[in-house]
Amino acid sequence: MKRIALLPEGSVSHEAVAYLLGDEPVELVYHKLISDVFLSTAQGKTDYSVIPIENTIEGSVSLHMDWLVNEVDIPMRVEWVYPSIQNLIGDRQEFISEAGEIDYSRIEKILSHPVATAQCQQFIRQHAPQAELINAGSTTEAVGIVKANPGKGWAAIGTTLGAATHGLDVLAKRITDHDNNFTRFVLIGHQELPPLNRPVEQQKTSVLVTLPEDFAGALHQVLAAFAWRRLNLSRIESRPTKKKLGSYYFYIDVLESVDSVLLTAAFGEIEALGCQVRVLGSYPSFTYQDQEQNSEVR
Ligand SMILES: O=C(O)C(=O)C[C@]1(C(=O)O)C=C[C@@H](O)C=C1
Repeated sequence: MKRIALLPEGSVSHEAVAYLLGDEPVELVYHKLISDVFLSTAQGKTDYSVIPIENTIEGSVSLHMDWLVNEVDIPMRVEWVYPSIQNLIGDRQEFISEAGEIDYSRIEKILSHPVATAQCQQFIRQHAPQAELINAGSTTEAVGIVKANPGKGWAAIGTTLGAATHGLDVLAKRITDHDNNFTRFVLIGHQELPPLNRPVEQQKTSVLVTLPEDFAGALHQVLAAFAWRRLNLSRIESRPTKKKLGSYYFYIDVLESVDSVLLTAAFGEIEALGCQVRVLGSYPSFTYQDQEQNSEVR
């Protein structure tokens, strides 16, 4: 049975992988921190790791992208999108007013994963601007900490699964800044992923391009290699190489399989320009299908 490393039970990562794999027989191995999720597969303790890499509201999850690029060398095997539905979680009895409503002014601290907190800024500003915001390793870890500290006016931002896992109440439902909030996840692993029981919608290749030096039109030339071959890009992002101030690499997603002759030729052309090309993975990509919503984890 394949072993899959991920953030703790009740995290968005947990909901997301349950949605992707459905009834596939796998063993989920929970880790407190995303660094341990990466290291678990890097050290061969698990076959795959679940990594959130991008969010609608917060954009790229930079810490995780940096781990993918700098700390480990593990190919991306599948990508999928899953809604991040965040809720305010706590012990209802602590915050209930005499009128029977939740009194948000009693909240002293709100704990969560920083990416989740960033998705709920409007709610926090409107209802609990007094609350001190505290970072946790995952949304569900935040819920666990709140559970372990009763009577202190602490609340967490997390999933309904996280609330159920730790036996706390949902104080306010769906508190993200807008409902259309999705997170893009990848499974990374050294072995190919067996085909999933769903039609492949799109094949993608993720690549890192490092420019040799800062010369005029360098990025234009890189992009031209894709453009005149009509290779469609779905994402381009620059990140610091961490070696020299002002030195960046480009992270590029191409909507094509790495086996395509066009892509091979584009990479050859880019390398001929003196750039380095590193393929991070070539994998199927799945969008979120509402009707398949897994009711058990929502
Ligand atoms: O903390 C969790 O529940 C996670 O799965 C992590 C994570 C992230 O790192 O981006 C995943 C998706 C959410 O949008 C917020 C947090």
